Order: sequence, then structure tokens, then C-alpha cells
Amino acid sequence: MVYQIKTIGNNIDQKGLSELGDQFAIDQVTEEKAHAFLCRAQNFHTYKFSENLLAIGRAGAGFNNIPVEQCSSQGIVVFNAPGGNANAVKELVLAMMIFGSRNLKPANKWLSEQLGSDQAIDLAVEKGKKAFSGSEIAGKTIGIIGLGNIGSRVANDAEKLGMKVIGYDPYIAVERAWEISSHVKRVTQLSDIFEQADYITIHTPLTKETRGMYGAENFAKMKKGVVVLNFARDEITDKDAVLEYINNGTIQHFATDFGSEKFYHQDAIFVTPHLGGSTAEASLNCTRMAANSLKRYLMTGEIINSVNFPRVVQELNSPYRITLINKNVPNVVANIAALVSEQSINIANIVNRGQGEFAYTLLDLDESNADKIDALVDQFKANENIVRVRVIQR
Ligand SMILES: NC(=O)C1=CN([C@@H]2O[C@H](COP(=O)(O)OP(=O)(O)OC[C@H]3O[C@@H](n4cnc5c(N)ncnc54)[C@H](O)[C@@H]3O)[C@@H](O)[C@H]2O)C=CC1
Ligand SMILES: O=C(O)CCC(=O)C(=O)O
Repeated sequence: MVYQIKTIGNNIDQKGLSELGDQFAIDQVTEEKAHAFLCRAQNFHTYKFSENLLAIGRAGAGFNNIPVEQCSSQGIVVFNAPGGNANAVKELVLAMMIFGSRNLKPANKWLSEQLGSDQAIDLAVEKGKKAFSGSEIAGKTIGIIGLGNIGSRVANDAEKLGMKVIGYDPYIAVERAWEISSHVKRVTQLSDIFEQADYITIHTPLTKETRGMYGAENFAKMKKGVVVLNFARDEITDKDAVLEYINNGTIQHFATDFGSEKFYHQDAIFVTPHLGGSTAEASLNCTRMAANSLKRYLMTGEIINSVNFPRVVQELNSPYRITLINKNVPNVVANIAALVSEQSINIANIVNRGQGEFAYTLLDLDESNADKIDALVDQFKANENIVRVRVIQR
């Protein structure tokens, strides 16, 4: 079987796809006929997914561009690439902190307005540069909201640059907690970040809690002269609040990865066009990770790095594996087992893991008779609690 992958958008790293191998064809069919999409930040919220679509690989971290609940209910497994671009974002964030505190944007603008001979410019520079004198990050306090793949890296490197680091993350993963330097102080109140930090950066997904977190209520707690950064998601920022707190002298510099006309022509604001994860290394990492997850899922039914289904890793040693995406309701597993038993098939292995409203069931069968497998599949397809049935032959 050849699996059809459709890349959506034009910036998927082709080298990262080359490892997929002969059983995968890239961009050979229409979106309608594809088994899987591989995408970056394209918005899928208005998409109508075809019944042929089994999976979406997001070559990046954030997945708010994908209607995940809709995917679950249609039996589409969504994968992302956790940590694949974290170093890229971290480097840009550290650069932007220094860029802001050294007033490089207004300084560069002022310099480009100085005309004449190099000697004349030099004279003007020595006279005028004091207006752009900045401050150093060493010894200052950075407050980090979200200590995941990106936030933990920012925390560790900021500490190495001599900063005092405080972090807020009520949902921190155990693996991340182990990776963070013991010098990073965890705070349990979000207000501690806004009250204590000279630099504030956010590295969370966009959620109900984080939408508008950069807004007047939190900004009112900040110190004067703070540098604020948002390289997470646009909707975290209330733009009018940013302008208000720049105008009242609280925010010295605001750096963001998300463009808005409100932010253009503002000396204290520096906007990058969603470049956080845009490095050659990150693109390759993320494409590789997403492509490998798709490959594994399509060929073996195993799930790793999915955002809507649990991790399921199980070696296939039987002639047939049937994978089911089913509603996470009582008795489904018993019903599945009963249907298998009706066909006089022996179950070699069964794994059932739920996540929210749906569950993933992996059924390895001690049966080589294709007709019996087909009859069982028909039964599964007719079951109202089962939304997706796949057969994988060893
Ligand atoms: N500008 C860009 O190009 C990029 C932006 N991003 C954005 O950055 C976000 C974070 O990326 P990663 O660190 O890779 O994700 P991650 O999933 O490794 O870390 C996110 C962290 O945020 C924490 N969190 C969730 N809700 C929170 C809350 N209300 N308060 C405090 N902490 C909270 C989680 O516990 C987790 O530790 C992504 O979701 C994405 O939106 C990610 C990569 C590139
Ligand atoms: O460049 C991209 O693909 C977007 C990166 C991003 O925002 C993410 O990975 O969440």
C-alpha cells in the first residue's frame, strides 16, 4: 500500500520528508484523496475534511490552527512536533530581550536619519547616542509564563546569562521540571511574575486562561521600564493595553511575533512576522518529527506525539491488527470483544486508551483468514460507537 501525504502550505522542509520511504507518495493526489496532511501554521478551522483523511501532522508546536475536537469526532489523529522548534524560539526571544533593552530599534532609526560624510555622521553619533543608552540583562529578573519546551530553555539560558529567573506554570510536565535549573524560582501566583519581573515572556499555548493574559489587569501590576515579549500566540496580547502601558511609561519595549497595524511605526515595539520557529534547523526537526509520527501511525497504528489521542506503542506480532477510534463510553470494549468472539477469532492483544470523549483501541488478532477479518470490519463499521476502523496487515 502506498500512503498519500499532502503537504499544505509551501514551507514544509523537503529533506525532512525524504525519510518517509517508498511506501509514501508526497503531493501526488488532491487533498480529497490524501491519507494524511502535513502542515505548518495554516488555518484549518473552515476546512471540510474528507473521509479519506486519517491523520494530520503539524510540523510545529502550537496546534490552535487545527480544529482538534472536530478531528477527534471524525477519527482523524492530529500529531505535533513537541520541542522541535523550541531552540529556535528561545534564541529569538533572548535576542529580542537584548534588542529591547539596548534601544536598538529607535537607535537604528535615528542613525539612518543622520546624513552627510562618515565624519559628520561620527560627530552626530558621539553627540546623540546618549539618548539610546540601554541597560544590561545580567542581574535583572526575568519572569517566564509557561515552562514547557521553550520556557524551560529560556529559563536555563537566562540564568546562564546572569539573570534571576522566576517561572509560573501550574501545569508543568515532570520531564520539564527535571530539566530546569535549580536556580529558577517557581512562583505559584501569576501576579508574582507581573509584579517582580524586569523582563516578561510568555511560552504557553493559546487557551481560555492565556487569551488576553497580556492585558490591563496584569499590566497594572508591572514595574516601570519593563520589557515584555510575546512569541507564543497573537491573541494573548490585548493590543490597546500594550499601547496604553507604553504611553504611560510602564512598558519600555514590547516585542512580538505577531503583526498588527496598531504596532507599526512605534519606536517601543518591534514586530517579527511569526519567525520564532523559522530556522532551517527547526523546520527540519519539526518536519521529521511530524513525518515520523505519521509514518508510524499509518504503517503500524502506533500513536506518538498526538494532541488528541493517547500514546499507544505496541509491537505487532499477529497477522492482522485492527485499530478503532471509538467513543469513550461504557461497554465499548466488551462490545468489541463480543464482536470478535462472534467471528471465532482469538485476540492476541488488546489495548484501549481513552482521552476525553474518544478512545483508541488496538486489536491484534490471531487470524489469517481475510474473509473473517472483512466480516469483523463490517461489524465494526456498523457500530454507532466506532468512528474509524483501519486494518493493518503484518
Ligand atoms: N512564534 C513561534 O513561531 C512559535 C510559537 N510557539 C508557541 O509557543 C507555545 C509554547 O510552545 P512549547 O514550549 O513548545 O509548548 P509546550 O507544550 O512544551 O509548553 C507549554 C507550557 O505552557 C504551560 N501552560 C499551559 N497553560 C498555562 C497557563 N495558563 N499558565 C502558565 N503555564 C501554562 C504548560 O504547562 C506547558 O508547560 C506553543 O503552544 C505555541 O503557541 C511555539 C513554537 C513556535
Ligand atoms: O513556523 C511555523 O510553522 C509556526 C511555528 C509555531 O507557531 C508553532 O510551532 O507553534
